[in-house]
Amino acid sequence: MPEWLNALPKAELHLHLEGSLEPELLFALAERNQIALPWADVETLRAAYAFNNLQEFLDLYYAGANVLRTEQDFYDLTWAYLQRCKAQHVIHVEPFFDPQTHTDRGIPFEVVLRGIQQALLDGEKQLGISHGLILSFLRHLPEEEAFKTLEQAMPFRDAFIGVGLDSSEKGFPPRLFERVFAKARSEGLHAVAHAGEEGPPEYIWEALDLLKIKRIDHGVRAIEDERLMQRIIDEQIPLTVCPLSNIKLCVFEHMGQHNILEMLERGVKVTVNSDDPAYFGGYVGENFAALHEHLGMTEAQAKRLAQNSLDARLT
Ligand SMILES: Nc1ncnc2[nH]cnc12
Ligand SMILES: [Zn+2]
Repeated sequence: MPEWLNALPKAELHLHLEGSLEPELLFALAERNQIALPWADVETLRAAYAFNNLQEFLDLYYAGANVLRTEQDFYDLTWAYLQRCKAQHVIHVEPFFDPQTHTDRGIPFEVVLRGIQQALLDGEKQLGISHGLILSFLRHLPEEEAFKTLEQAMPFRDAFIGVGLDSSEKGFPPRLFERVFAKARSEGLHAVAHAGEEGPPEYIWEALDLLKIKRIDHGVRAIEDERLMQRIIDEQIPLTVCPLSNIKLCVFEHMGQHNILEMLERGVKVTVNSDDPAYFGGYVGENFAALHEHLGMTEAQAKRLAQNSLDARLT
């Protein structure tokens, strides 16, 4: 990666902590927790990171998360991610965590939250990285489950800044979560949601109008709807775009086809993020580097993208 790219101060606004679980740490945690794994070694696991769509990835991502059991595991996961941030001049992070992935396996909400929170606080003190944690609901589960998760979370209200919506997109439109988002907003929480990754522009409209989100996670399919494009430009609604993720999950065939720079030049407030870096081949820096290499991103464009990420912070 060119040093000028690495040195740009940036924020990461779309990162699933569970998606930063590198195979080496996954194997180490499996051993520590005495969990038998279906993969023989790190290389075999890495070789399984070939996906045709979002669902194929999610199946492996949820299987991998099974090694996370104790507060220390969640601390180690988060701390490893923050070290990567430090090395790439990421100065602010707003990561997602998926409580239901863990509480459904019998891990108490508090165990998950405490481990993550302590690492984020240490990251602030020791690495100078500021943060705002986002609790994300799994959209393949019913809204009732999201309500239960929000209820479990409220005793820890000060530990997070907002709610998100992730997991399988097609067939699970934002409108299914209108009431739980209204409840979260009434508690003073910010709202963001994955929309327009695999799903149609209609899902982005719903996320904006029904969930009243502040930022669109992915949103690359907005380009199919001119009226929607005008709205996100006029209102300067940020998009947290994840280029390497979009290639790994076949949203675009190759990086040369990615629309992030076209959106940037049209005035959309796009940002660069890594989504699930352990699975998609790189952190924020590698995502910037891929845009430079395959799309000819200039230094001026990189600076605007980095500035967008700082401007689009929720905190
Ligand atoms: N890219 C993605 N889309 C939806 N849900 C996710 N969970 C983790 N990564 C995701
Ligand atoms: Zn995501």
